[in-house]
Amino acid sequence: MTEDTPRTGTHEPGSEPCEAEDSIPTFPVVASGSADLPPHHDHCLGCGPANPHGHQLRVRRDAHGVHAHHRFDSRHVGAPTIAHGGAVATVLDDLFGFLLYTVGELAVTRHLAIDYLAPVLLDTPYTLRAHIHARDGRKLHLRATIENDHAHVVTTATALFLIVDIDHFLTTTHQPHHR
Ligand SMILES: CCCCCCCC(=O)SCCNC(=O)CCNC(=O)[C@H](O)C(C)(C)COP(=O)(O)OP(=O)(O)OC[C@H]1O[C@@H](n2cnc3c(N)ncnc32)[C@H](O)[C@@H]1OP(=O)(O)O
Repeated sequence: MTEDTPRTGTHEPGSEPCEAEDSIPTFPVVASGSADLPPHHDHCLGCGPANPHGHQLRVRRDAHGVHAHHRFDSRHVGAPTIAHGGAVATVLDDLFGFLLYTVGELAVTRHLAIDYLAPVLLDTPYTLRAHIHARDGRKLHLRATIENDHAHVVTTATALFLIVDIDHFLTTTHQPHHR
């Protein structure tokens, strides 16, 4: 079977398996400690160690949530010497995804909002932090910051993640939601 060959199996019609079926991450609750958390999967744009185009984010748990130390580089340039806002959003979205190691359940981004308070410079060390602000049923209200090495916050973000079950990743027939 090639990569392009539809798979057959036990799925219902209209519920075709996706290619990522074998690499859907699991999120056991991990205690605060010094080891890097496992990446979402090897090729994840945010944290996959095998994705040469990705950010290869390395994230740790702490008492409040999760944090990472990160440098954007020339692959992520927007305006000269400044990280592209979309690249910053990618990293923040992925960082939020690591909070699932504090929840122990699958969830996906429903809403992401970012305030770019000051430029995020290339080849410059930053500390990224994220925590769960509140949980309301399957709604996870999340907050994050990026700060420079003078402890100035240059970016803030909020997100709404929604808990989903594994079927979310096994189907390709999602209907768009209108708000
Ligand atoms: C595995 C983890 C890897 C992590 C990688 C980094 C994170 C990612 O990139 S995830 C990928 C990007 N995200 C996606 O692809 C998700 C696409 N969206 C979807 O599939 C669906 O919209 C999904 C599953 C999120 C939600 O669908 P559905 O369950 O129907 O939600 P819906 O009923 O509309 O909303 C649920 C609740 O949230 C509320 N809500 C929805 N949007 C908003 C919003 N923007 N603000 C406030 N509340 C909202 C609704 O009002 C509703 O509230 P209530 O239950 O009280 O009525």
